Amino acid sequence: MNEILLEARDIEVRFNAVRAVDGVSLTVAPGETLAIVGESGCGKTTLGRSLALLQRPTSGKVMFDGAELTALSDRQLRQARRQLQMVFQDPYASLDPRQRVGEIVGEPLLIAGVDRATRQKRVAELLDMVGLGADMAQRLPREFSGGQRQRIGIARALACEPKLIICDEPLSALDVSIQAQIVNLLIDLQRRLRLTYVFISHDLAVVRQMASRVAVMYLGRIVEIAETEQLFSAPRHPYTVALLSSVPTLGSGPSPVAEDFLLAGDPPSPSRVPSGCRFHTRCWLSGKLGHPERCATQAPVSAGEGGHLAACHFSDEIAPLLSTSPLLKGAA
Ligand SMILES: Nc1ncnc2c1ncn2[C@@H]1O[C@H](COP(=O)(O)OP(=O)(O)OP(=O)(O)O)[C@@H](O)[C@H]1O
Repeated sequence: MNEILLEARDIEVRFNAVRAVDGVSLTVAPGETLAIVGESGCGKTTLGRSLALLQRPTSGKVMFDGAELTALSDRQLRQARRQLQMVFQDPYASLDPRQRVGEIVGEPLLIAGVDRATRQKRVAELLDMVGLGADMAQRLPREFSGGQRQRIGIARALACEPKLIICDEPLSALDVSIQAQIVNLLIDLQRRLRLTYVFISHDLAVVRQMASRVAVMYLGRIVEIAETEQLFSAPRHPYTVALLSSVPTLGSGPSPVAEDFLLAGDPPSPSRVPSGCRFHTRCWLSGKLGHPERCATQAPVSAGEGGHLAACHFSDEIAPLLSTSPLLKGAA
């Protein structure tokens, strides 16, 4: 069996009637990048925060590096979290405007009780590591561009030599040209420091470049999970097919749109999850098959082989349909 660094078992996060995360189980192996993708509101951020226990799950367990995080007190958690950091979407909002960069980056070390001289040395090292230079330590966040601020956030996350970083849409507030630099930095740091990432994103081109595996979320659940190339070349859930068909493919301009597979309308509210398969109200495949009753009445279980799992009663019907579609020729 593969080694496991992080494991979530049947995580649920409810906000009153809203089931933001509704029974998610997953594992993350050391050194890999697991991407989590899905439309806005499907629960990616809430799942990411609950994996780091910044949001306590309503039920379920999170295991990290041999410890059950969900069983720890807040104080024990602070200790455990040194090894499990988050990088957030918005570098503007996540940095204190009054703190100097050196203080921001060194704060986790201060909390860990590291003395001033060692801290200063380490901050210089960290700033260098993210391509900012040690002389930036005295400056304020407002003196930096968006990309540079994200580098500061990454340096802070690296301060206590974490094993795992949960990156929550770390690129979406940045210009496209800057995004590529941050992607390259993250890939480079992963190699040098043997980091493991959970990478939350809605940008499938970036996900394809960065991730070892991809989990696709819909209305609080993982509906498909697979190694990256498997997911892109042979998706087994109609929702994944719809997501792939709605974006430009990597490096080849706009993809030939397979209109048959496009998503209709917005996702239903997570406080009113449809019966049966929660995707059936928007499912192109169910439509093609004449809306089988099973889709509306029976919740599919996640099934498959070789680590490629999909929660669809009719996932075997997908490959033949896609073999004649321009979507997958474009994406391959
Ligand atoms: N603190 C909260 N209180 C109430 N509802 C919440 C809270 N946080 C999230 N939600 C709800 O939970 C659902 C999932 O939200 P979440 O932000 O996790 O989705 P997401 O996939 O990360 O979306 P986005 O891509 O827009 O960030 C949404 O319906 C959201 O409104």
